[in-house]
Amino acid sequence: MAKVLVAYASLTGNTEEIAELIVEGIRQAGGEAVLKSVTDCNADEINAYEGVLLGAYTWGDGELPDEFLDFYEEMDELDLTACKAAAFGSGDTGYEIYCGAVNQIEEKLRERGAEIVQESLKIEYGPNAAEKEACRSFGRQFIETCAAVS
Ligand SMILES: Cc1cc2nc3c(=O)[nH]c(=O)nc-3n(C[C@H](O)[C@H](O)[C@H](O)COP(=O)(O)O)c2cc1C
Repeated sequence: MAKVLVAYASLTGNTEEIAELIVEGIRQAGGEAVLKSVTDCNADEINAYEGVLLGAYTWGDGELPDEFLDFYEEMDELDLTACKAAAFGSGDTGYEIYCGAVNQIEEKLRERGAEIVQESLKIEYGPNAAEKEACRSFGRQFIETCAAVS
């Protein structure tokens, strides 16, 4: 059974809700998920998992939130070549760089050698009913991919 870390940064709860729904999807597909705020974990914990899903809301002008920065810098020490990964997050299309933090996280995962197995999940504000199902599906799909290749 694939064991996945889902770590996120959320200020007003939207990204947290997305993360919780992704975890539901992982469990529906028979996977094991550990859900953590990035402020409660160190990036080297990723090495204990077969897969990692990292999420954040976007701040400033398309930037990572401050509370993600320590984790992001810690990732520079990691070799993630054995790790499957994808990124997710919440944003607002009214800003010039929609979900820029999600793009930065995906790029960092790629740079550290992780295999990006699915397109990132970007949700405007909190998920509506259809988007809730898309979040669960994102989790299910990730587990199915991990199972197919391991
Ligand atoms: C000061 C400020 C700057 C923001 N900048 C961006 C941005 O550049 N791009 C974007 O997509 N969303 C931006 N947002 C929107 C948030 O990412 C969005 O409200 C998100 O749903 C918050 O997620 P959370 O509930 O997980 O904290 C910004 C919000 C604030 C308050």
